[in-house]
Amino acid sequence: MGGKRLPGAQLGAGLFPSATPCEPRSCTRWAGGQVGRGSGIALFFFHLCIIFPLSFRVYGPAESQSVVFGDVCPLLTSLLDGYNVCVMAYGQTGSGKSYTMLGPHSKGGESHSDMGIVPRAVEELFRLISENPPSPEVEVSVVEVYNNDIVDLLAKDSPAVTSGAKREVTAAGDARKEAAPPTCKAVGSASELLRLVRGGLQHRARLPTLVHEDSSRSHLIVTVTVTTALGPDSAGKSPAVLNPPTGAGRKSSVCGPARPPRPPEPAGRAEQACATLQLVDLAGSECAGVSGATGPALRETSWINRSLAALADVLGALSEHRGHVPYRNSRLTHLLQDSLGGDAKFLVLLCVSPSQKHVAQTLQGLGFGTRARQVERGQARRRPRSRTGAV
Ligand SMILES: Nc1ncnc2c1ncn2[C@@H]1O[C@H](COP(=O)(O)OP(=O)(O)OP(=O)(O)O)[C@@H](O)[C@H]1O
Repeated sequence: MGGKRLPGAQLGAGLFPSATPCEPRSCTRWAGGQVGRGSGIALFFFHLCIIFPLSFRVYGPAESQSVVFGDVCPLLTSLLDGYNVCVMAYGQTGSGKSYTMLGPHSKGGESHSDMGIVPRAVEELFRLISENPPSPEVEVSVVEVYNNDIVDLLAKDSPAVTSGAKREVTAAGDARKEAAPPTCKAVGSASELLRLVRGGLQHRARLPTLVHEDSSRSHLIVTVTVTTALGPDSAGKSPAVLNPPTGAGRKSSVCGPARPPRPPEPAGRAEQACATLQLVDLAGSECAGVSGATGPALRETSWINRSLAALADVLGALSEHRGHVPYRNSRLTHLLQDSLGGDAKFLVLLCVSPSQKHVAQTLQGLGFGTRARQVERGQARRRPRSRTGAV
């Protein structure tokens, strides 16, 4: 992925010494870790949890996907230990978010070395599960936030599935109204899960723009839920180790905030621990004048930028400890509320271009990273155990 170096495109080099200039398309990826009690400046791959206090990292254009995944990998162990985890890619359109999260999916012929964070995380999750039998129950949902509407990409009757990815622009939803919970499919292997994600991706809204020939027009959120049934002697032990087998009777269900309570468990299997992994590929911030968006595409651009602004507002409110955090100003922040302001381990990969041409968008992205680093949260917490399975 090495990009041609651009003399003079030194943006950020003073602030971030290991930054390497590159072509816009082969982004410079920055990694940083920060923990709940966030201090320090800025950026990139910020990490609101207790594992990598005050560390952050900058990836140059020559870094491989596997190196980037190296900073994500420990979070999978945390997931099986009962923590909620969120990994999010942020950046301007064309800066490499989808490549980093999903791999070069649109070009086909993906090699293993190009695989993005989503397939790597899923494979690692099932590898860890196989090392600690019996297996927990794993479910997946795939949704996109498109024009402030939540589109269920696994639902057979969703507009995206019935009319295709190039669907008509739909009316924007009211973020204050509760959305129906998305389809959640139970899966027993990494390949099964990734098949569902790939199927959902086929229906994601995409459009060629002047900046990016295959631009995502929606925020993609893949949610993997790991539910562990705990026996009566489970106190103090890892959920992944303690969970009884759940292979039989897997079926589609619904998940998310409005999940209905499960029926009572039989004696001795009453307690459950549930942890979620959210993998988020945001749509790219975009200047309509540069991307050439008009008509419905302009409306998409407007909603993308508004929802990203709402995300920045939420981080601003959290960093300033304001009494009211405006999660409900957008579907995106509403969906991510638990990860942004809750007790999840939260990692953001900021993709930036140091090309002079994109300086305004790059500065805007770095400002987002700075704001995110200023958020102070407490330590990430393991999910409490519940008698009903809803935590
Ligand atoms: N690290 C990289 N190495 C090689 N190619 C890359 C890299 N990052 C991005 N690309 C290529 O650059 C192009 C744009 O990347 P990508 O689709 O990931 O951008 P994006 O940020 O998701 O854009 P948008 O927000 O518009 O969807 C793609 O063709 C992708 O394959």
